[in-house]
Amino acid sequence: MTAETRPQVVPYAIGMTDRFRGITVREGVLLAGPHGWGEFCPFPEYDDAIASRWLATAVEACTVGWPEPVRDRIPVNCIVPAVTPERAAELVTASGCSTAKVKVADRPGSLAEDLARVEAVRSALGPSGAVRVDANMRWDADEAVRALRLLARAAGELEYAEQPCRTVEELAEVRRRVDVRIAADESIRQAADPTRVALGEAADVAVIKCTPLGGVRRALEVAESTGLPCVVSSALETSVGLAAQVALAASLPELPFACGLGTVSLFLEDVVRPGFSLRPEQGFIRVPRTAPVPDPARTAAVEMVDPERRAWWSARLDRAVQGLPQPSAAPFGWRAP
Ligand SMILES: O=C(O)CCC(=O)C1=CC=C[C@@H](O)[C@@H]1C(=O)O
Ligand SMILES: [Mg+2]
Repeated sequence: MTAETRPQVVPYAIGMTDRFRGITVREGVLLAGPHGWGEFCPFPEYDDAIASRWLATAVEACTVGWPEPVRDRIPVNCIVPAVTPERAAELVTASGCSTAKVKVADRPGSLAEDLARVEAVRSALGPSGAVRVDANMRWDADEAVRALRLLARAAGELEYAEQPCRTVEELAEVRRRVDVRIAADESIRQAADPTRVALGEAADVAVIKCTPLGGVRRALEVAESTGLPCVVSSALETSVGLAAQVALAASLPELPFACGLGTVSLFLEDVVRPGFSLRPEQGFIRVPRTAPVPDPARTAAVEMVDPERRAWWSARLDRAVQGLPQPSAAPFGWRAP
């Protein structure tokens, strides 16, 4: 296959080690442009306007790349999905990380399981590690206050609680009532204008994800606007898409906490050769000197085969292109075979 005929758009479907965010297979599309490769992987339930912002991040990667890094490695947390205590301990021990982020409130009535998972994570990490939890907006303020007091006791101490409730007002109430730092995630990335969220009373930490915000440069603006210490966190990309998040973490002026970028470990396969994979090693991801490029042997192994899913992603990509500020400037074209 010559460079001219090589596919520049590769839809993929990759199995995951553990169910995360309700999914066991991650789908997305790798896209090539004049500067390199990007990744378009909005979750299936997201609408076209949101998908266009995810596409803008891929277009930035494909066309201009990212700002210069100011550090060469990024500390990361181990991610612990809503799994059994035994599996949680296994994930923490295998990761080599000294910070763990534990998913909680995965379903109504799960607090007893959440407490057991957090206790197992603390035992596996040892007393000097940091434990943070992420409830993905599932509690109301009273539930959050009760759960966080219990979770803090189970963990010994919580580094912070990510998005315990849906609204900024609820975050502020919980922050007043518990002695645990609050981190805002969905409150930032799902806001109509993420640079104008009044987080002053509501959060101590800002979770910033460039993939849903429309690129590294946009995410740097959002980070600055929060006036808070920032944690860069993944949107569950392969190493190609995660490289944008790593570039963001590498270019932030300050990085006081471990970042949530350890998610390639949740993938059964990656699209780049092992030496180029952005899997963390001993709690760090090295900042690559050049953006990762998909390896044809690996993309062949994970390329989406289901014709219906291919057609679905093709149509979705077409619609997302229409939502770009300059649709005609999209650096690729895709027709589903
Ligand atoms: O932050 C991490 O360690 C892992 C990333 C992570 O938790 C998420 C990735 C993708 C989708 C989100 O629902 C979720 C999050 O809420 O932060
Ligand atoms: Mg979160």
